[in-house]
Amino acid sequence: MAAFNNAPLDLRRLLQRLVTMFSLGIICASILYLLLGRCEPDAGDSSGWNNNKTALRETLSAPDSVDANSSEKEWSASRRLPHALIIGVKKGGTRALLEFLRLHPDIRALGAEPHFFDRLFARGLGWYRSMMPKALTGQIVMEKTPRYFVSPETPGRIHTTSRDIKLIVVVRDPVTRAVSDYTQIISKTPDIPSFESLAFRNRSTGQIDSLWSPLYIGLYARHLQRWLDYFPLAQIHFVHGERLISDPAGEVGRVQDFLGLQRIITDKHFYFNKTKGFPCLKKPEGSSRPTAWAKPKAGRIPESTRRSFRA
Ligand SMILES: Nc1ncnc2c1ncn2[C@@H]1O[C@H](COP(=O)(O)OS(=O)(=O)O)[C@@H](OP(=O)(O)O)[C@H]1O
Repeated sequence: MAAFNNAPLDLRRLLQRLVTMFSLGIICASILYLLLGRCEPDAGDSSGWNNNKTALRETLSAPDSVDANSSEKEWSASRRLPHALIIGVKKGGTRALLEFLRLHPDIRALGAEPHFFDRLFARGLGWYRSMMPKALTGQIVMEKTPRYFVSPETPGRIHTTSRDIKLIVVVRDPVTRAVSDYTQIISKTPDIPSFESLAFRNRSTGQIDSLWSPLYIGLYARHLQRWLDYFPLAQIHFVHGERLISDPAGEVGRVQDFLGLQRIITDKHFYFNKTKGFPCLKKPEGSSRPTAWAKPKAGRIPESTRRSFRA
């Protein structure tokens, strides 16, 4: 009976507590909303916010970053389409050239070969641009894909994208180049036939198989003709592959001239590494980074093979 009499009182207390908790909840939620709401951008500011997020993401994922000590520079750097391309030739010395040029403070070069104009054109210019390292205004953006030189669609595609682009081709004695190419192929697929049996259609008449890739790539004049359908000769610079080894500073000097850059990479940047048999870059002071692309060569094709092919 007493419990029955107390019931309305308990109900009232319960209701009072519920109302108090509910009010407290609303007050807390309002405070939270006010505090967090201040960090949200105005409607008109939202693009800036998104840009900052994008910029941060780009900075973190940048394959190469501009001078990390200068935050001011970092913010003014952007990804742009290349101004110059090393378009070939495979096994001509394109890697060495790119690594030499990367020393120049006015050059920003992509390390990997993007194969955009020959294989991945369907990915679009946005993708291609996103692959490029960030560069400051005035810096030259570059990439190298040696297969461009022999890919029939490439000159037209590059021309449509940028008719002022500067093109660089490293050429090397086509026979030595073919042997080098074959050496690379056989290192990956050791069971392939000998160089001679692939190179010659008819050994006794000396007729060669010019469609065999190591020989086909060396038909420089034929490939060049396609480029000249789109670009004037003055827009194409030829690097002498053999001289790139015997006089790297001279060859790189001419490339710097061609790109309209000050000759900053000079003799003093190179030394001849006898073990590797190639000129290498001197390490910057305090750096332990090796010039690793210049590997000593094993299993080269003997000179007798080269001679028999030339004969
Ligand atoms: N400094 C230096 N260091 C190492 N290699 C040098 C250098 N300069 C030129 N070369 C020659 O470059 C040849 C490889 O050419 P690529 O870099 O164009 O090859 S690739 O197409 O990217 O696979 C490579 O060919 P092979 O020696 O026949 O393998 C070298 O002869």
